[in-house]
Amino acid sequence: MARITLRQLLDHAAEYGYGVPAFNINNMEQGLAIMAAADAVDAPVIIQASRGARQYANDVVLARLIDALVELYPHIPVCMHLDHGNNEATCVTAMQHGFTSVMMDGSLKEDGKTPADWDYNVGITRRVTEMAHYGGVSVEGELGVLGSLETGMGDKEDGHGAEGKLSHDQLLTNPDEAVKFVKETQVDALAIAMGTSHGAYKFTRKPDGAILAMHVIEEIHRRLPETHLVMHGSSSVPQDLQDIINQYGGKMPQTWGVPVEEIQRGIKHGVRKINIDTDNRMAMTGQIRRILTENPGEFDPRKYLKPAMEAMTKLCKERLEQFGTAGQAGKIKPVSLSEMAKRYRSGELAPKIA
Ligand SMILES: O=C(CO)COP(=O)(O)O
Ligand SMILES: O=C[C@H](O)COP(=O)(O)O
Ligand SMILES: [Zn+2]
Ligand SMILES: [Zn+2]
Repeated sequence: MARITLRQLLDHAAEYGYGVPAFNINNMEQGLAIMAAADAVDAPVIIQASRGARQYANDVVLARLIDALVELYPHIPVCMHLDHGNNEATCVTAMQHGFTSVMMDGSLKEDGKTPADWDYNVGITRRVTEMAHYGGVSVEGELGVLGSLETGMGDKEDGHGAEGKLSHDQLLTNPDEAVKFVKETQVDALAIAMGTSHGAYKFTRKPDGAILAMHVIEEIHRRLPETHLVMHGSSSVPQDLQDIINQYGGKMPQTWGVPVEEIQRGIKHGVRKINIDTDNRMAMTGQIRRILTENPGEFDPRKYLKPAMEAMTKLCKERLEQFGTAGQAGKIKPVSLSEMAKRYRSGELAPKIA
C-alpha cells in the first residue's frame, strides 16, 4: 500500500529538485484520471479534497475511493491531502478518514472569508500541527491572503476565499513573518500569497512580475531554504481549453492563468507543491460540451465522462512531466505514519531555521 505523507514526498522532491502537482478530487472520474496519469509517467501524486469536495462526495465515499486507487496502483505513492481546512475539526476528521496530510488555512477565519490576524493564524495552525504530528500526519499552513494584485480583490469563490478589498501587505507574504511563522507553527509546508488566486479569472493579461510576484518566492526561499513552499491558484488556464469550451457553447471571457514556466521558475526556488484544480475542471468540461454538442441525442454519462477523464489524464500527465515529478515514483519507499510520528517526536523533523 503506497500511501505517503506530504512531508516525506516533499522532502524527496526537495532532495531531487522537482515539484509535485496537487490535483483536486471530487469524484471517481477525477481519481481514476489522476492515477492513470501518475501510472503512465511513474510519478507520485498528491490528491487533495476541499471541504466542498468532502460535502459533495461524502467522507466515507472519498475514503473508500482513495483506498481503491491505492490498491489499484500499489507502486504509485499517493498523498491524500485536505485542501484549505478551516478549523481543527475539519483537519481531525480528515485524518480519521485516512488523509496523510492536512492544510490548516489560518490565513482566513473559520468562515473561510474573513482575513485572520497573526495570533489567530499562528495559534490555530500550531494546535493542528501538534495534533497531526502525534499521528505522523503532515501539515501545510498559509501565510498571506490569496487575491489579485491587479484589482486588490480577494479570492472569493463558491466555497471560500477572502471577500472584498485587500491591502498589498495582505496580498504578499512577508519574508520576515514567514520565518517566524514556520518557527512558531512547525508546519511541514508553507503556502504563500504572491498574486495568484483560485479559479479561472486570475489575470486580465499574461502576467508579469507586477501582478505575479515570483520574487516574493525567491526571497522567502532565500530566508527559509529548508521549507517546502506551496503555490495555490496555480492553474495555467490554457488557451486551448478556453477555446474548446467556448467553441461548444461555453461563455468564458478571455483570461490568463499562471504560466507553466513561472511555476518551473518557482520549483528552482523551493516551490514543491503546486495546486491545480481549475485546469482539470476545464479539461473535463470542454470534452463534455463537445460530446453533447456533437451528439445531442446522447444520454449515457459514460459517453462524455470517458473523454472527460482522458482529457484530465492528459493534463495531469503534462504537469507531472513539466514539474519533474515523472519518473520519481519508483525511487520512493513510503514511510508509515507511525514511523513519521516517531521522527516528529525525536525532533529530527523540526524546521531547520538559521
Ligand atoms: O489552489 C487551488 C486549490 O487549493 C486550485 O487553484 P486553481 O483554481 O488555480 O486550480
Ligand atoms: O480552492 C480550492 C479548490 O479549487 C477547491 O475548490 P472548491 O472549494 O470549490 O472545492
Ligand atoms: Zn478555492
Ligand atoms: Zn488553494
